Amino acid sequence: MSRQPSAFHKSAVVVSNLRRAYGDRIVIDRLNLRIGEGEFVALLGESGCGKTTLLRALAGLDPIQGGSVEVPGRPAVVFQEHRLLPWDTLWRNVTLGLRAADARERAAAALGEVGLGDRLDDWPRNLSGGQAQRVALARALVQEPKLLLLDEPFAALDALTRIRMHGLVKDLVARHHPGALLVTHDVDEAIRLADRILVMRKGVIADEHRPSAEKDASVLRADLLRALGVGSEREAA
Ligand SMILES: Nc1ncnc2c1ncn2[C@@H]1O[C@H](COP(=O)(O)OP(=O)(O)OP(=O)(O)O)[C@@H](O)[C@H]1O
Repeated sequence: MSRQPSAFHKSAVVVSNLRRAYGDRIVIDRLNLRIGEGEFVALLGESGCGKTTLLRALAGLDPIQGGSVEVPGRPAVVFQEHRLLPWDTLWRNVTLGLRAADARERAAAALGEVGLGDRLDDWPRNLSGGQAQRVALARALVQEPKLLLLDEPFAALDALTRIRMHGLVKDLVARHHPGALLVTHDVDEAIRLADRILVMRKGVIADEHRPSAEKDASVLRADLLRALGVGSEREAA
């Protein structure tokens, strides 16, 4: 069967020669990246290599010092912490900033999709960590983004909840078809979720891997760990 490299032919984001610096310290230098609509990309890299900096630049949250970031529409971001407002009900949290007459209906639909359709009038304080992250996902979905940016959204969850969230996020991306970029430290999470896995080093994309049915997950895992510098033959820096 022929492979379909053009399966993600519409771009959710195109990054060209991106440069991002804090003062005179360059963190990202001439980085290029394209993510297609419906494509799920995971971004791995050692602590401090610039993953969150890249994600924030894609989200338009920070200024950039060179190159370009082209995103059709407004991206939605889910962070490690849910960032729900404690004084607003769940449906109001979900539709914050959304000026639509049918906001409550849209919140109900989004909360329904994450399994919390019966909690519209509940409060953030009554939620578990996993439920709060599901509300954060609903809040992202309600914006119907072409690009969904996920900055370690499962890192603070227990292992079982994290696995459930993996299934949910994968379904949501398949159903809504945004391009998705997931920043994570978890190699297995990246393998489970992503169509393509990028390894960032020193402010550029240094490696790219594609999980596939033909490639054994344990081989891919070893390749990724090596790319991250934590392979079995650990090299001294
Ligand atoms: N607001 C800031 N001001 C100055 N330097 C910053 C700022 N934010 C990040 N940095 C620096 O930029 C570099 C990249 O940080 P970034 O948070 O993007 O890394 P990361 O790969 O996401 O790390 P981690 O995996 O630990 O979250 C680091 O050296 C960090 O110290």
